[in-house]
Order: sequence, then structure tokens, then C-alpha cells
Amino acid sequence: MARITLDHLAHAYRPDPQGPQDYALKEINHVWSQGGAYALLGPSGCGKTTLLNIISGLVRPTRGRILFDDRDVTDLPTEARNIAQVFQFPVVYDTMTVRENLAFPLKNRGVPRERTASRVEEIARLLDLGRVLDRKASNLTADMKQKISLGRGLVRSDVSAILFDEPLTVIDPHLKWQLRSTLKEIHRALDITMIYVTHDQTEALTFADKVVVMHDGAVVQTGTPEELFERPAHTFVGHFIGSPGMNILPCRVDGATAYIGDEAVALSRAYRALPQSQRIELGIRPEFLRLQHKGAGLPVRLRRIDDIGRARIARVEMSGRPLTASVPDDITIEGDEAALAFDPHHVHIYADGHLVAGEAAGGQVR
Ligand SMILES: Nc1ncnc2c1ncn2[C@@H]1O[C@H](COP(=O)(O)OP(=O)(O)OP(=O)(O)O)[C@@H](O)[C@H]1O
Repeated sequence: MARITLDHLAHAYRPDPQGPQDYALKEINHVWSQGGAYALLGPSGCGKTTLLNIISGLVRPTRGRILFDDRDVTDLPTEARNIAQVFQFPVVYDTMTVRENLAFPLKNRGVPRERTASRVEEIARLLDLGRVLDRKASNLTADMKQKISLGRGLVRSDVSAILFDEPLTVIDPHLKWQLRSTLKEIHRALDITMIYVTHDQTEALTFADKVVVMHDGAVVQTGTPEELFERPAHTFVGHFIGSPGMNILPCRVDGATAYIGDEAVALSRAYRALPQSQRIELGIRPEFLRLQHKGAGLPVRLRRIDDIGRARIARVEMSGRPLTASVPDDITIEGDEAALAFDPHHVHIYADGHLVAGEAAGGQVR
């Protein structure tokens, strides 16, 4: 078990990188605490696998160091790093029984037979594999095989960390839901640092205590699921997380008022001296933007209302720009003329994509 430190880490696949655009992974400084449940979340091509491969030792970083506790492991091969990995597709020995598959990583390291047996039972119980322990792996479904792979990753108690690379890809959607919660429980029971790579926000937000969001080779925010929802540090996080994502609108800001065209939106914080040269935008999640009758807010054209189960979401248009807003239970709109009410405490201001802190009413910077 270990704390993992990424110290000025960067990686370029090209031999002679000139600028940031040549780096698949731009400089990262980050500490993964011992025993933490982390998700590494981002769209395809943002650098997740590159970072995972650097942690596991499959890729040597162009710059920077990686430390397990205080030990510099940058030049150590995978075998010497004491890491367990679970990949997208099952890695099981078909000719062995499930019990033998689970025991394999322990047998390989000379763990005494009795300890191996009890650990295999424990992991099988956590993953609900008890019924099939003595069956040959070859006869099992892809779901079951991936559960065995998860079990093989989890069975060693001495690992520095367990890395999961999109481990639920082959899993049936219903079981996926179940396994996400199971993995969370397993993390609590085993107290091992776990890093879970995914492009799926639901997987990341269910599994992790802390989510590291990557975009275009850089970490754009690290935070709890609540922090990512309440206070996205970057417009990318606002848009990528949430369903639907955050509304982002170009605006002009004067003190504690934002102007979208000629329409004023009150803000809970004041913003002074925003750089003229930067792109200034207002961000608000649909949950904090309420559909109202015409005249009770910023004028919009109502296109349609979708019922998404837990809420009703209005699709509206403001000056030709599509937005989403929540529909209060007690409101019915006739025709297509409507308005939007902004919750000032959940309106954020961004300069070139980055959150600007602003000043609270008393002059205190938040
Ligand atoms: N071996 C390689 N050689 C050259 N470029 C690579 C190599 N591996 C990845 N890249 C590039 O590095 C960037 C990051 O890729 P990476 O696989 O780390 O992203 P990812 O977020 O894991 O995406 P995915 O989910 O699709 O695997 C991409 O532009 C990719 O094309």
C-alpha cells in the first residue's frame, strides 16, 4: 500500500517535443493518498491510459518523477512496482478453475496455502463468485470472466495500488450497476489505493471519493463528485459532468452583474478587472436555471420539455443559442414564449475556460 506522487510528470510520444502541443500528457503534479478511491475521468484521447501506463511502469515519462511513498520508482519496471492491474477485457486462464485463477497471483508469490485459501474465499464472497469457485473458467460468461479478472486484481493484500482500466466495458448494463457499488464496498473493506480509469461519468462518480478530470493531456480539476458538480473549475468539467451538462454563455461582466447581450443577470460575487483579452463566459447548471412564465426572467423561446424521470428538462433558445433548464413542478407554459430565472449562487464566471473566484459581497475572495 502506498501514497503515489506524480512530481512534475509529463510525457511526449515524439522524441523531440517542442511545445505543450507535442505532449500527450502535459505537466502533472498530483498526490494519490494511501487508501484513496480515485477515478481518472476524461474523453477518449485525453491521456488517461498514458498516465496509467506511467504509474504501472509500462511507459517511462519524458519528464518528472513518480514516487511510491518516498521511493522513486521512475526507472523501475512494472514487476518491481508491486501494482495490480485490471484491464478492459478479461485476463483469465481458461483451463483453471475459478478458485485456481483467484489463487494464482498469491501462489506465484509463495503465499502460504492456508492464507491463500482464506483470501480466495474472502474475495469470492465479495464478488459473489462463491457458487462457481470449482467450475472451469472456460465455461463461464464474459461477465463472470471479468469478475474473475477483478478478483485476481483484488486478491493480493500487499500491493501498492490497484489500477482499473475501464474494467466494466464488457459487463452487461444491469450487472454493471451492481458491480460499481460492489467495487465501492470492496474498496472500503480492503483499504487499498485504487485508481479507476473511465470515460463514463456515472462510473467515476459512483466509485470514487476523488475524481481527477483530464482534458487534452492536462488535469483540469481534482475534486469530490459534489465539488465537480457545484463548482466546476473549468468549463470542460461543467460541460462533461452532469446530464445534461452546464450551460455556457458568452457574457460581459461589470462588478456583480453579467450581461448576456442586453440582458442583465445578478451575480452573488463581484468581478473586477477581468482581462479584456480573455474569453469571458457565464456557466450555470440546468438544475439552477428555472423555466418561468414570460416576464419573470430572461426571455427565451421554449422548444420542448423532456421528462427524464427524476426531473423535467426544458430545451429553450436564447438569441439562437440552445440552453437547458429545469421545470418547476407547478409550472405549465402555453405557447413558446417563456423566461429563465438564474440562481445567483450557482452562476460561475470563466475567463478562457478557467473559473474566476470573484469577491464575496464583503470584499472577501472565495
Ligand atoms: N504509443 C503511442 N504512440 C504515439 N501516440 C500515442 C501512443 N499512445 C497514445 N498516443 C496518443 O496520446 C494521446 C493520449 O492517448 P491515451 O491513450 O493516453 O488517451 P486515453 O484518454 O486513454 O484515450 P482512450 O480512452 O481512447 O484510450 C492521444 O492523442 C493518442 O493518440
